[in-house]
Amino acid sequence: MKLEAVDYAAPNADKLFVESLRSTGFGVLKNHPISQKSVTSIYANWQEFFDSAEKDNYVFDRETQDGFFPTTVSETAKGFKKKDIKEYFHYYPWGKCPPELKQELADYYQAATDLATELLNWVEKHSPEEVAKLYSQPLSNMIKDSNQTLLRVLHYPPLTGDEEPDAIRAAAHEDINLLTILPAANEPGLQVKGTGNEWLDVPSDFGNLIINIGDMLQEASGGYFPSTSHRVINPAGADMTKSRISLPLFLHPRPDVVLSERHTADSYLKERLRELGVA
Ligand SMILES: O=C(O)CCC(=O)C(=O)O
Ligand SMILES: [Fe+2]
Repeated sequence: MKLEAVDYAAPNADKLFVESLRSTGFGVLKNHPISQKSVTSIYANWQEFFDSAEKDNYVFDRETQDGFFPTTVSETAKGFKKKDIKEYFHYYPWGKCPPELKQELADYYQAATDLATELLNWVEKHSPEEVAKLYSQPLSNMIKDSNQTLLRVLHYPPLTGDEEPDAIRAAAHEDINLLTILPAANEPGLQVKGTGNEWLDVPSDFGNLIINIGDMLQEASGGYFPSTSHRVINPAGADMTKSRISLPLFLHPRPDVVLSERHTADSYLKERLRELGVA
């Protein structure tokens, strides 16, 4: 399996991108409209936040799921026993956020959601007829005015060497949502499981945008679009002392959106959050 960056400005970008999603669960875009300057600034400002005691004033709300998730409560991937070595902040436009960081995050959230709308239209356009007829409404409409789309600012702290054996930054998992939009992080480590079960590095040149399919799109497409396992491995050697910051936007439909005969977006999400041990 090969994962190659698609030039967003190419005339056949939509086709190449959806082909990549279909065959690998991932698509990588270069030359895309998300401002790298804003991503760099968010990484720097949130590194400061995670390094400060201020984060403890924003501890997450179990009911609404917004706010700061410390390493002590962060997720345990489905099928794993050890918690991931990470802490993160869940930003929703209606949720808590340090006031000095809010505007920048709100602008990014809007820009990434606008691009996501276009990418969902690409997916719809290149869905075979028998798959498209399974969608209860146009894919991009599913996230329209949704207050569930979630921007996660993730911080993987430097490793101390005292980590539990087998614990990694993010154990193999699949995302829950429709699509995830992820600017390349400031450090490597992201891998995707290939069709032969081998782990492949995702091309994470700084400036690339990585998009992957989540379980909700797999569910809505009757399995045509695969939600692929991915993970973040621990750094070795000198890189152990480095933090890693990443910024996934998880596209979540409005709760009432019908995904399949079995599930609405709401019933699906609740089931998955219980499994992750955070709800
Ligand atoms: O940090 C990354 O690069 C990926 C994060 C991720 O897969 C997730 O939070 O679901
Ligand atoms: Fe993920």
